[in-house]
Amino acid sequence: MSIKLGKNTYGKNSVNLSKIIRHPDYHEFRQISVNVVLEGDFETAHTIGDNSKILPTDTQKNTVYALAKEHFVSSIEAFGLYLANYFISNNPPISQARIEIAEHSWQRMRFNGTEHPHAYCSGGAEKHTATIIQNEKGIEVTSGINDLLILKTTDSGFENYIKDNFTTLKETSDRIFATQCEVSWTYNSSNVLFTELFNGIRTTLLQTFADHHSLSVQHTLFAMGEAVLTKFAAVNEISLKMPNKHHILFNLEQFGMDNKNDIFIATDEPYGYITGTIVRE
Ligand SMILES: O=c1[nH]c(=O)c2[nH]c(=O)[nH]c2[nH]1
Repeated sequence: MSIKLGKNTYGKNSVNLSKIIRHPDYHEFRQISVNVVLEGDFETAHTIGDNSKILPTDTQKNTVYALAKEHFVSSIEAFGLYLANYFISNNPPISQARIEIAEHSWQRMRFNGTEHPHAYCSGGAEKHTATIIQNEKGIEVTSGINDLLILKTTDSGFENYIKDNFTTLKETSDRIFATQCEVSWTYNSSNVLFTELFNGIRTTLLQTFADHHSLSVQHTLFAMGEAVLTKFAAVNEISLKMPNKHHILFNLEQFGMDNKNDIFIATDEPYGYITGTIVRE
């Protein structure tokens, strides 16, 4: 029996970087977290401890900070493309560079309709994500949103499901729909208008969630993906993960009160977990 190294990767995770772009009368602020994940000819590092083909993860981290000075000026996708190409072009042992970037949501403060030039407020947990993979086959760009917390108070139901000896769930045509959505989509080119597309896709996802007459989480997940593929020709496919953050009717009858579908227990766990990828045929 012989034993050999299987698939392996190495890189630096969570390179946390923030940047100020100073304009004469206002500042731009960006905060990102970068993962570098490299694949290539690294077998001898594992088998005989030969580090001659290893670009240290410390150097990878330094490279992210150094290249951000000139090359992190617009989208995280554009910066990821630059980083992936830099690592591949300068290091022959590397056959694939995967750059994962998550950008925090900082919103400019507004007072009386006017944006403050240098003060920001957190936009919450929501993050814009991008993954760039460059290898001998080409370049793939995936963008997405993590921790997109969305909720609607009606236009959502769940009925006509399987009933068996263990069913206790009551059918409803009017429930709260709350989720912490994770979405990602791939582009058919690495040369598209990333920021405009991201903003348009995010709005389409929200609008579809809001306006859809939802018969289940599955039903709305598909509608959201379908809307994006219908509207944005640059998107190849889209994946959505939608935990069902249950808001369960609280029993007020025990106090002789009527619950008119307005008092709920918001539960974290357990939660339904619905995922799906919507593709073009
Ligand atoms: O939208 C839903 N889909 C399900 O599959 C499911 N299962 C469940 O108990 N509640 C729900 N809601």
